[in-house]
Amino acid sequence: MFGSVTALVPYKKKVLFYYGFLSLLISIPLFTVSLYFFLLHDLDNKAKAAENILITQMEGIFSELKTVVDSAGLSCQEEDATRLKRLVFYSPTFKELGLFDKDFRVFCSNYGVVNIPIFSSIVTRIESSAGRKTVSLVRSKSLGEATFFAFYQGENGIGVNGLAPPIRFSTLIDPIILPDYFYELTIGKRILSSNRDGMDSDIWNKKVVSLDDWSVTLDVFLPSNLYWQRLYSFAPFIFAVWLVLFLAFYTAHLISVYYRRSMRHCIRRAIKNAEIDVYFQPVVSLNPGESLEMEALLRWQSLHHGYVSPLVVVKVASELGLMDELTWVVIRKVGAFYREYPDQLIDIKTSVNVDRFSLLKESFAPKLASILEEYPELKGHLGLEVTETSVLNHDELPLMVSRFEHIKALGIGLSVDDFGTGYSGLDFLRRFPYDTLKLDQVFIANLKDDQFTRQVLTSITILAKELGMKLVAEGVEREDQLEAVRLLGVDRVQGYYFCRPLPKDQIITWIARNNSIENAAK
Ligand SMILES: Nc1nc2c(ncn2[C@@H]2O[C@@H]3COP(=O)(O)O[C@H]4[C@@H](O)[C@H](n5cnc6c(=O)[nH]c(N)nc65)O[C@@H]4COP(=O)(O)O[C@H]3[C@H]2O)c(=O)[nH]1
Repeated sequence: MFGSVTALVPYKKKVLFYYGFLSLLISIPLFTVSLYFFLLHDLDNKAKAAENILITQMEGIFSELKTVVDSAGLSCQEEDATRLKRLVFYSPTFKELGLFDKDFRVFCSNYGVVNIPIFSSIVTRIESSAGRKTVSLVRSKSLGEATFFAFYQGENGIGVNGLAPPIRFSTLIDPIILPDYFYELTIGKRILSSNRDGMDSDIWNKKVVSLDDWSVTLDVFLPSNLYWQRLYSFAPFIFAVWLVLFLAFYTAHLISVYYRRSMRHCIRRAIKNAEIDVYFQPVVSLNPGESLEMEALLRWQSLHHGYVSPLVVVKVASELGLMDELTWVVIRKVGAFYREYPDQLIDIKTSVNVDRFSLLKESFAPKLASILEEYPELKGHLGLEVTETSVLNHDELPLMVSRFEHIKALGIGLSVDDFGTGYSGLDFLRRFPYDTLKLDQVFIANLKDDQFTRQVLTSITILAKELGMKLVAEGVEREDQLEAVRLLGVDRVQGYYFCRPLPKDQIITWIARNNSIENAAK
């Protein structure tokens, strides 16, 4: 059902709709449940406050009764009746006071000397109570149906009872409990004070406070209509929370989209998912009879960034520490290319660019060997180009030489790339067993007009020949540059003059055409 609803929402609004709906799913239950628990907590607090005030009230009542009993001269004669009247006049609680003797007969009251037995149930409670006190409810002519009745018996056997109207209690409890909650104050099983009459709401919860010493119970109720009233009054807050959540989700969404589309993240994903493409550029031999070679160059067309230069990909990959992974992706793609076109590529070697720091790693050669196992088609066909960008330190030099030997033992050719632009001097060439030296295209661009460049390239050429290295000129774009490098004694040429880097199917076509031209020339 949800799917059919969202299908109606246009794509771009879908995200807003989802986050709006999600925020709603969180904010409404958050408020409804929290409000319920808040009210329970409030109910608890109010019941506790009412309990404290009831305890204080009851203690006050009994200390007042004790004062009456303890006062001297209780003779239960006429003068006591007068005295009790005076006490009632000043009492904050009682409207009537009476005295009773050891036999629990009330013989003196406001109305004069009477002789009435106290109910046996009340007598039992007084006798069983540690403080010889109890409470009850009676019907009083002057005070009404439910009148509070407290009894206290002093140590000399004389007791006192006091009648108090329920209002004495309700005036204490009402301000605490009302107007939110309902309550019932009961003495024994009878109600002393309550506001439940006429209540038309469901009861959702109840808190019971029992003052066992005096068999007084206070029940406080949480009515459902209070909950709904509060919920409606919170509507603006619910909306505010919904809005805050919605904005938070949407901002997080935008940040995550921004991050997912960020160059670094996209490059990381492209390398991990082998979404990097490989193009091939021919490296043409100037010596008759020598077969073609190629350089594999990575290409990356990003969904969000369009075409991204390989130099940028390499820079970011190296910042992310993913240069090794990038190399393996490219080599595997070259391997897959050889697997796809075994006949067309049978005589052609392809070199792949490798980061110098990858080569220095102990794990590099074994990993390379395992990829050769994976792609046996690459054996005898793969070469590595290493760009010299910084000087090797004392520890790195011998390490690099041993790594080179390990790699060469796998039948892999090694070229020094962009020679002349890095820090490598001529001495560097003597130390490393390179097969090929690739002259950087800046030299080729200046070769014709710059006397100094010509002299430098001539000495490099002589040394390379002495060391048995092949020379490749990069970046040859024009015929005059081709002639100049030919005169220099360069063996191979790479450049737009012959061919730009091409995707695999186009390079296959180029190779076929090149072969047919060469065959026709023979
Ligand atoms: N102006 C001009 N340029 C020419 C001509 N002939 C070839 N080129 C360009 O020169 C660069 C030769 O590659 P490079 O020196 O290894 O320089 C490469 C290499 O250092 C690096 N790179 C490319 N692919 C990889 C790779 O798979 N791994 C690593 N580690 N680096 C790579 O990115 C660099 C740039 O690659 P590309 O943009 O493909 O640039 C390539 C190629 O397209 C020409 O006649 N004129």
